Amino acid sequence: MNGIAVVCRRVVHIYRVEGNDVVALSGVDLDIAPGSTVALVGPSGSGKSTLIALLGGLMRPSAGRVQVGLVDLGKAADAELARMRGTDIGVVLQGAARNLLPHATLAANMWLAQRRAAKVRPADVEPFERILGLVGLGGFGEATVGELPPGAQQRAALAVGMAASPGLLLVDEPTSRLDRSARDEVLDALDTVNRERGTTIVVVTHDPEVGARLGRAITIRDGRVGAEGRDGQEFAVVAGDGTVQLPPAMLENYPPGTLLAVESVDGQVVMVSATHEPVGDGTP
Ligand SMILES: Nc1ncnc2c1ncn2[C@@H]1O[C@H](COP(=O)(O)OP(=O)(O)OP(=O)(O)O)[C@@H](O)[C@H]1O
Repeated sequence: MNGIAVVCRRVVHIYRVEGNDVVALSGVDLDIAPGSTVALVGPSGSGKSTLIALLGGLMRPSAGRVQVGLVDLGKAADAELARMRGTDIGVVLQGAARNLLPHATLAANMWLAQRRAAKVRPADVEPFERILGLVGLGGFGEATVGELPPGAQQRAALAVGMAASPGLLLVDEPTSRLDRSARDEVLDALDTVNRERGTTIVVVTHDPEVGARLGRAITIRDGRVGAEGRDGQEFAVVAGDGTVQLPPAMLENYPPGTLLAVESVDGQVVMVSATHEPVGDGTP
């Protein structure tokens, strides 16, 4: 299946915990072109895993639109969401073991992952050996998952995510706890999948080098898109409501309440800070 586009508009997600609201995402706007590769980076707790769970149809947004291909996941019926998860969208959870049956062979793991797609659209289901070949595990069908080293297990998890030939592959922290050479093999496998199948790939990572390798790295900060790196250059991003986040390092010099004059000069946006008296709370 060809790569699928992803569109997020003003996406909000709130967890309800014992009567309290935890706002995990507070207005995410994002466009991911079909067949592109994107890293979601950012501090712990910023909302990356929440966003990937929404893109995978594992949860519905509290507000806003999450669209994968032509389907608005927030409005889709449960059956449609289940169909998307088994066919159009591949999800690889953090920790290879969570995606695999450890005592079964790779062939058995692939068969399980291909079952639904084999019923819904059999013409799109590739022989599993070819998918294993894509991630560098050709000829390992009869190997038991537990016998493989950690890097190969992670690539096996990618193969399981690709088992139904999805147009969108979502991968949570594929390189954590791997040494450099195993990590490079995982990144090579993602490259090959993207190049040879045209799959859109979104990877959550804490590793800036992974972001650089994927070409586009979107920083999620406090539940919003805080910045975007493209080919090594860092950009601020204008959100759907017109807000722009300053880089965190600048906030020391420009605390909340700082007045900025924003001007457009010869096609460039220029922000000039103004010194001002604190407003005070009205007490003499
Ligand atoms: N199931 C949940 N119930 C309640 N709150 C949650 C739940 N999952 C995440 N959160 C909260 O939502 C916010 C965003 O969490 P999320 O896991 O999406 O961030 P993250 O960027 O993926 O973090 P990490 O890099 O540590 O995995 C955090 O405040 C977190 O505590």
